[in-house]
Amino acid sequence: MSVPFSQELLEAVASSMITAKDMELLVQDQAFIDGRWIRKQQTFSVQEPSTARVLGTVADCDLNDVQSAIKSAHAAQKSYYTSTTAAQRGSLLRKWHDLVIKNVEDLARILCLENGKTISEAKGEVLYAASFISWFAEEATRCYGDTIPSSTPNTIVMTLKEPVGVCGIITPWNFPAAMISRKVAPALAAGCAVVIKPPSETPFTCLALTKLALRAGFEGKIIQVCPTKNRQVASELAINPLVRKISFTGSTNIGKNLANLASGTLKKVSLELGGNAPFIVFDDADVDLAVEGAMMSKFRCSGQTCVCANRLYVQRGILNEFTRRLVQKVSELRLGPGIEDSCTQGPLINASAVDKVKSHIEDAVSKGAFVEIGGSALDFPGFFMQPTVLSGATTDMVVARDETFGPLAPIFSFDTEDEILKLANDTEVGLAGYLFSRSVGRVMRVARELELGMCGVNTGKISAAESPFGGIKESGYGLEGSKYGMAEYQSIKTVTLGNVHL
Ligand SMILES: NC(=O)c1ccc[n+]([C@@H]2O[C@H](COP(=O)([O-])OP(=O)(O)OC[C@H]3O[C@@H](n4cnc5c(N)ncnc54)[C@H](O)[C@@H]3O)[C@@H](O)[C@H]2O)c1
Ligand SMILES: O=CCCC(=O)O
Repeated sequence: MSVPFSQELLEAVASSMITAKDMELLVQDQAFIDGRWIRKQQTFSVQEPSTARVLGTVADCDLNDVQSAIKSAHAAQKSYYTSTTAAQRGSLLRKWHDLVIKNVEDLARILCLENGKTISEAKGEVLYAASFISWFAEEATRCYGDTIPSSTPNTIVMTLKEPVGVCGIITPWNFPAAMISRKVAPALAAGCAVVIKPPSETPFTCLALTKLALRAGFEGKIIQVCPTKNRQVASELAINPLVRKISFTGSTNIGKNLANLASGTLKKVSLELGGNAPFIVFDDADVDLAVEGAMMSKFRCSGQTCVCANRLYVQRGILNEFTRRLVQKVSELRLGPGIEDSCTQGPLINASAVDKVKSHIEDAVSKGAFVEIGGSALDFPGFFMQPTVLSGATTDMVVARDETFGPLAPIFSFDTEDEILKLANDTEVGLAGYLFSRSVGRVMRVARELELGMCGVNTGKISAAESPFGGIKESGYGLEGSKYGMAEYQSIKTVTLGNVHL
C-alpha cells in the first residue's frame, strides 16, 4: 500500500479534469426531457473524489421537469412499442452497445473522474455495462408467450408479454454505467419508455450513455433523464400514476420508502438494496484461491459494491495462514487517484464514506480487534481510506451487522458448519455471499442453507450479464440481468380465444 502521493502523480491528477474534447463528444450537463437537452438555472455540483474539487455542475430538475418528462414518456411509449418489432428494438440496442464499446476510453475517463474508481476498473465497468446492452438486445427477440391447453372445449388460452409502460429508474453512484444499463436495456428491449434519475454524485456517465443511445437511433422521448439533488423531486417517480414500474438500486431504507410510495398506485417494483455479505473459508479450502477471492470481492471499487465481502469468516485451522497471506496481498495494493494508471485502489465517494469506515474500525478496535494493516484515512484533499484488515473481529462489533461500504476486511473465526450458518444468516439482509471449500458435499449443504440471493463458491466474481442478480430478505426483490431480467419490465396478458370453430 503506497502513500503518500508523489509530485508526478499529483501533477497527473491536476491535469485530469474533463477536457474540452470530451466535453464536445460526450460530456453533457443538461437534463434530457421531451426529446430536448434542457439547461437549468438551478444546478448542483459534482465532486471529484480524488481531489475533492468540483468536476462540473449539472442541471437540477424540479418537480415540473420530472412531471413533464413522465408525461412525454407516457405519450411516446405506446407508439414506440407498436411501431417497432422486437428485432428492431434489439438492433437499436446492438447499435448502442457498439457505440459504448467504441467510446470505452472516454466513458471510462468520465466514470473514473466522477466516481473515483481506478481507470482500469472504470474500463471494466463500461464493458460490464455494455454486456447488459448486448445481452438484452438478444433477449428482446426471445420473449415467448405460452399456449395453454384449455379446460373449456373449443378454446385456446395464450399469453402475450407486453411492456409495463413508463419505468422510473433510480440508481446509485457506485456503478454509474452498469446500474443504468442493467435496467434501461431490458426496459427498452421490452418496449417501455424510461425516466432516469441518475445518482447526483455521478450523473455525467449516465448523460454520456444517453447521448450514445440517441446516436444509436432511439427516439428522443423514450429515454428521459432528470438529474436532481432533491429527493422529494426524485420520489415523484414512485408517486406519479403514469409511471407503471419503479426500478431502484440503492440503500435499504430508501428502497423501503420508495416501495411505500409506489404502493399508492400499485406500481410494479424491483428493489436491489444493500448487503452484508459473509465470506466463508473452510479449513479444506485452497487458501490461495480464497485470498484471491477475498481481494476481488472485498477491494473491488475500494469496497463500495453491494456484493462486497463484508464479514470474513475463517475456520480456525487456517485462520493464521489466511490472515497472513491476505495482509501480504493488501500490502501490495497501490492507493491513489483512480486516473493514475499504476493505482489499484481509488478514493471513496465522499468524506462521510471515509468517516463510516473509520467509525467501524474505531468501534472494532475498542472491542478488541487488531489492525493488521491500514486503519487510517489519508490527510489529503481527496477521500482516501487505506485498505484495512482487522483480525479478532467478534459479533458485538458494528462491522458484524452494518454494511461498511469501504475497504475494510474484518476477520472473524469459527469452528463448525452449524456455527457458521448461524453467524452468516444472522442478518436482516441477504444479497450475496461466498464460500471456499474443496468438499462438494459441504459446498452444496452450505450453499443451500445460506439465506442469500447469490452465492459465489470458490470464486469472488459472481456478477455477469447472464447471471440472475438480486437479493432476498431486506436486500430487496426482483432480478436483473439473465433470462429473468426482462420480466421485470413486462406484464403477461392472458388471451382466451373461445368458440374457435366459429
Ligand atoms: N443490490 C444491488 O444491486 C445494489 C447495487 C449497488 C448498490 N447497492 C446499494 O446502494 C447503497 C449505496 O448507494 P447510495 O448511497 O447511492 O444509495 P441511496 O439509497 O442513498 O441512493 C440511491 C439512489 O436513490 C436516490 N435517492 C435517494 N433518496 C431518494 C428518495 N427519497 N427518493 C428517490 N430517490 C432517492 C439517490 O439520489 C440515488 O440516485 C448501498 O447500500 C449498496 O449496497 C445495491
Ligand atoms: O454494487 C452492486 C452491483 C455490482 C455488480 O453488479 O457486481
